Amino acid sequence: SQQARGAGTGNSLDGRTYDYVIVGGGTSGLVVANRLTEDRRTTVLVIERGYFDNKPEAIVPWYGNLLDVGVIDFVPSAPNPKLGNAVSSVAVASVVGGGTVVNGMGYIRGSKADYDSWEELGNPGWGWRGLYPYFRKGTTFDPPTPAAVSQWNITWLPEAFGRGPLHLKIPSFQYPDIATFWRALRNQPGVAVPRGANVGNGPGAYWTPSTIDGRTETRATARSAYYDPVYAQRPNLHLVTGQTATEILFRPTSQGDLTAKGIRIVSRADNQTRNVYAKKEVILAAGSVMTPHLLQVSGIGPASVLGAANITVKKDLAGVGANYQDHATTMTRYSLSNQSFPNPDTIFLNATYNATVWAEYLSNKTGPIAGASATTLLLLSLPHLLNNSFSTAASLSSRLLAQPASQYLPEIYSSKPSLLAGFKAQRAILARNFKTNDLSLVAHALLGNGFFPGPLLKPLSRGTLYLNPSDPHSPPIIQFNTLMNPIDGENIASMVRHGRRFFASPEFAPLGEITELVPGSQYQTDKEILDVLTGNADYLWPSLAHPSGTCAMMPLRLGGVVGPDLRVHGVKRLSVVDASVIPLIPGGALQATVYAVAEKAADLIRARG
Ligand SMILES: Cc1cc2nc3c(=O)[nH]c(=O)nc-3n(C[C@H](O)[C@H](O)[C@H](O)COP(=O)(O)OP(=O)(O)OC[C@H]3O[C@@H](n4cnc5c(N)ncnc54)[C@H](O)[C@@H]3O)c2cc1C
Repeated sequence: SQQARGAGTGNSLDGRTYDYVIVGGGTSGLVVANRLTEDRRTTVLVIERGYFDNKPEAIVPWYGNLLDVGVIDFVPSAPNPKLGNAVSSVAVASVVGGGTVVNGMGYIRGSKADYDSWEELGNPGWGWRGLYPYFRKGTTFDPPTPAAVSQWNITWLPEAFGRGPLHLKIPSFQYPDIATFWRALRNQPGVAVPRGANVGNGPGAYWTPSTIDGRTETRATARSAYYDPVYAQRPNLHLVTGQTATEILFRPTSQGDLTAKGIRIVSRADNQTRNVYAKKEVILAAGSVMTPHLLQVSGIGPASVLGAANITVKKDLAGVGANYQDHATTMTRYSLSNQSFPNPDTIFLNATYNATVWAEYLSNKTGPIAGASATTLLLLSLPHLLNNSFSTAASLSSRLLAQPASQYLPEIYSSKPSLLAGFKAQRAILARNFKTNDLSLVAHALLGNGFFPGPLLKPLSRGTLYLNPSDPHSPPIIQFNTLMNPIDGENIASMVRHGRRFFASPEFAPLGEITELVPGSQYQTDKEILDVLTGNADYLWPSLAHPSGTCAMMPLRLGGVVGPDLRVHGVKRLSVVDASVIPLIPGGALQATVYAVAEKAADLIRARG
């Protein structure tokens, strides 16, 4: 069995020492574990609270359409003031392989401007030039069939990928109406249609791959790419499942400095507490929700937050749990009166078709079950949203810079000058990029039907993620603060208007009468549009399961938590490698970025030995 390979469980684990202990066997954790154990002398223990999942849901690509609730925790949010005080949640994976086992499989890297902004925020080596080699190192592209390439005119750039463990594919099966969408995409004023994505190019219309392994036509995950192929040959790589890390252990020192020495874990099977130790480093890879929570319960975080929860402060670090960013998404939807057969809805509505395509997948590994996420992507800049008006974008940018920043930020930003300085540094970069076609503000993933969700890729609002003062060991309290900054609302309204112009394109004539269902074409002003979207929890989601930024890689003076070496400021032998280090959320879904960050993290950690 792969369960608890090598490490044993229970008492056999207690008191053991490894070179590195990694908390979280998810996306980033398994990448780092794989790379560090390439050197057979290096011992690594991965602690994972979830288990191995071998169900079809974790393997068959089509299930990327559904949420596998058995291996997802929904961490509830606090009431969201601008969304009628609605309470929602963020989905976090609890399974070996983490988010990549349950996600929608869309693979898209951000633009050069996205990562160059990380470098500008005080992180040498983390710009596009520093990260691109790691994007390539981790991936291999499996092309669609030649017949599909010519039928759909699918294009890509082979140089964007390398010969890495994670296989990516643009599925050969496409719904016929996607051809109509491509005709409309090619004729959009001002929007580029390059041959391929993922080379740092930002806004445009692209074919983009999914995390599907073309050799097996199954979902490609951090587990299938970075763990399954190596664990049997690496006695130096141990992974335990069903073990929750509850506290970081520190070495007592007389000088008052803080050095991590291990992790306290609780077994889900017998509820027993055990300690494991790291000679070189403790590496946090528990994701953007649980990593800051673990730091806070261990005494690292804002003193006021820890104090309120009766946690002894070991290191007062303002940034832990601040800077929360996600991709709030409008569930914009149109009805098309003359869709072709089959279309993305057919599989749900037509039992005969459903049975036929499942049989096709089971016998040939082809057809719609061999894919899920849309591979036609429309990325739009702010000028695109504003009908290609660079001057309107420039005036929005000036208004953004003139805002009294703290007015639209969580309260804690007013009492922590470093957090405010960090936001202002981010805002300056965003305001500059908003005026250009270099930064993607929205990503429409198109399957060839009227479902037109619009994630706001570059939010200005910032959330927080803090301990529950009455029960610090329970899940943290997330305050999304969606639309706290009114410019986020303006941008969402502009997104809706852009959708109206897009669906009014003459190329859509073959699809019949087009009716806007959400929000509804009768709503015209920003206020009318936003009232509808914010008044219905199904229309505007505060999270697209892309939590990030809660242990941001930025200098201390900007409210950062880790430096460019990914070590926690002011703490020895403790680093963070997951999505929480992202200082500014990229203009695309997160997994491509997380994989690359983890590949680079492994090199940094290995180099310091
Ligand atoms: C439902 C869903 C859909 C998504 N869709 C897409 C998509 O289509 N495209 C895309 O690019 N991105 C998508 N994402 C986002 C992407 O998958 C994540 O950003 C990425 O996987 C995060 O990687 P991570 O290493 O930061 O955390 P994770 O991969 O979440 O890994 C964290 C791991 O730590 C474990 N853990 C947490 N706390 C503890 C603890 N205390 N002790 C032990 N173990 C712990 C968890 O069980 C988990 O396995 C989606 C995410 C979700 C949840």
